[in-house]
Amino acid sequence: MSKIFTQADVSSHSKPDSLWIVIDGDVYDVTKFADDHPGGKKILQRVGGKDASKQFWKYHNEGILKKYQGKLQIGSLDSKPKAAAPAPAAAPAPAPKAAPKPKASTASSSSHEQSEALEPFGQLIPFADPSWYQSYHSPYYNETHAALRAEIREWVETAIDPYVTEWDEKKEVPAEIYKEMGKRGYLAGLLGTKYQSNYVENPIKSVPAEKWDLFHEMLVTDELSRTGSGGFVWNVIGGFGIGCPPLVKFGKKPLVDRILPGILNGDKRICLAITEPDAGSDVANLTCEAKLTEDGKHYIVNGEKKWITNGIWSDYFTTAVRTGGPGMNGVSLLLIERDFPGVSTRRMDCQGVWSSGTTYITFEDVKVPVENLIGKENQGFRVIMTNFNHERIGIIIQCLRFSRVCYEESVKYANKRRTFGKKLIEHPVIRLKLAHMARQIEASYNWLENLIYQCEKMGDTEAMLRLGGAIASLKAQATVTFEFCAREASQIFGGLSYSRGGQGGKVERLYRDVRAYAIPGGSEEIMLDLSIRQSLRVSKMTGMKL
Ligand code: HEM
Repeated sequence: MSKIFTQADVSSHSKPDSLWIVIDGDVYDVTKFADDHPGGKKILQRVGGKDASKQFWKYHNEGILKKYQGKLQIGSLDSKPKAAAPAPAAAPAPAPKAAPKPKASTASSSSHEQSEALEPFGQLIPFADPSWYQSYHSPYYNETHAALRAEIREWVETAIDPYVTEWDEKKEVPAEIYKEMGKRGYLAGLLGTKYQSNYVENPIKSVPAEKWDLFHEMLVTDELSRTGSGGFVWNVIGGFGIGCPPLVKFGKKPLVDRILPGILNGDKRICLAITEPDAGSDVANLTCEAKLTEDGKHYIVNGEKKWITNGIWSDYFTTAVRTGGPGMNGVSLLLIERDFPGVSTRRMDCQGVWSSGTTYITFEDVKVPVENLIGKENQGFRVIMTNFNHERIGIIIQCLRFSRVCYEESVKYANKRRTFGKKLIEHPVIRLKLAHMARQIEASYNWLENLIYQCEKMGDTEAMLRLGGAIASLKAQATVTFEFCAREASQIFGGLSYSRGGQGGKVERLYRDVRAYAIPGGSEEIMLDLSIRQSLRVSKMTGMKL
């Protein structure tokens, strides 16, 4: 879009049949668009032939320009200073310096050799991004994290963010986006374990596989969550992030070799099917039954699963079934494939996370080969419990980023909206709201970093025992923080967060997504109770003195 115009050129296009406007030194032809403009055509005609930057920024956020620029921009003004070009929201990735010397073979050890703070990144709004984005010192991140952060942010800002509202309203994300998650090598790093380079065609670009650690994994989820849509995040990693780890960690090699490449390359989808119409947080009491056939070669599965994320699109279901007696010792995990006769799925209508595909599943006499057993028969409960830590950490990362999105949107809006003769940010009551949001976000995020570091250092079983209580507690902390931030942001945006779309659109959507985080993966009440029970039980075994 290199055409250069003078202000006189633009001024001669001020009529409805040829209507140009200027925004930030760029020239837009809105003649045809005016009829479709959601704000009305007259308002555009009033600024025809003129610089409309001030009016534009009053009513829209950055996403609008990104979405429409390609279609409507016809050039720039000759007077547009080069430096005035709109800065990309994400600063370019700092050029990778010499890779830190690995001390040991684990990826994590390299993280702690970062002695200098990393370059600043992003829009530098305090608390809208984690502090290491603003060049705070941190023991957890190095150049590989910075490079990955820049890679994902660029993709999210250009190919995802401008379209998320549309996808949410349609309750579907284009299949190419999940495919792209595979092509970019992201899926192979989202399993709570080392990077699965053996199973992918294109490993991730910005991080050598052997350097991959749980902080890289956190970054992928965190940056995707900047879209401010639980539906989007769950669409691309929701079912996968909880359904695939049990397969990778406990599946038999032939099964893993057969199906994992398709999943990690983004061609096939997998989800986790545990919850039932009558068994949610009370997993030990699930009733979906799997009976071994007399020849010992198959299980016959009968039962129902409810609220299953991604179920309608999934090719594989990592399913909790009852293979033995009552309680936790009769539960197993089976990999059920969509092609097996007797599997049917239907979409459920829910309050939030619209594009995540929440599903009701029925299994009727489904014949599943014993080779599809994940882990050992009747020992599935342990696999499920191990998996819960990973699931809850994912929920925490998303909730804290969504809280930041609520905060960031509020800060930006408060700096442009004027009431009673001053900007919102000049009202102490608004600053107080922002302060209460920020303190909860930062406190929770610092705890999250600590727990991720512990997960990195402990094995799965040790982490399940020693971190289960703290992770449960932080899950409750994160969902309460998210609910608080969504509410406060909504109050700051007023009517704009009551109607869907537009400037308050992210806040309105996130407000509807809150319960999808506070209830699944262990409700707040169960989490808080578990946090104390589990922590006391483990500490008793490890020498607590009361
Ligand atoms: C390239 C030029 C423009 C594009 C692509 C555009 C696009 C849009 C879109 C998509 C919306 C729906 C709400 C949203 O998603 O934010 C909207 C609403 C609106 N636009 Fe524009 N617009 C443009 C220029 C302008 C200008 C120059 C003005 C004012 C002079 C304006 C005034 C408004 C108003 C008042 C609304 C309604 C806001 C509300 O519902 O609160 N627009 N515009």
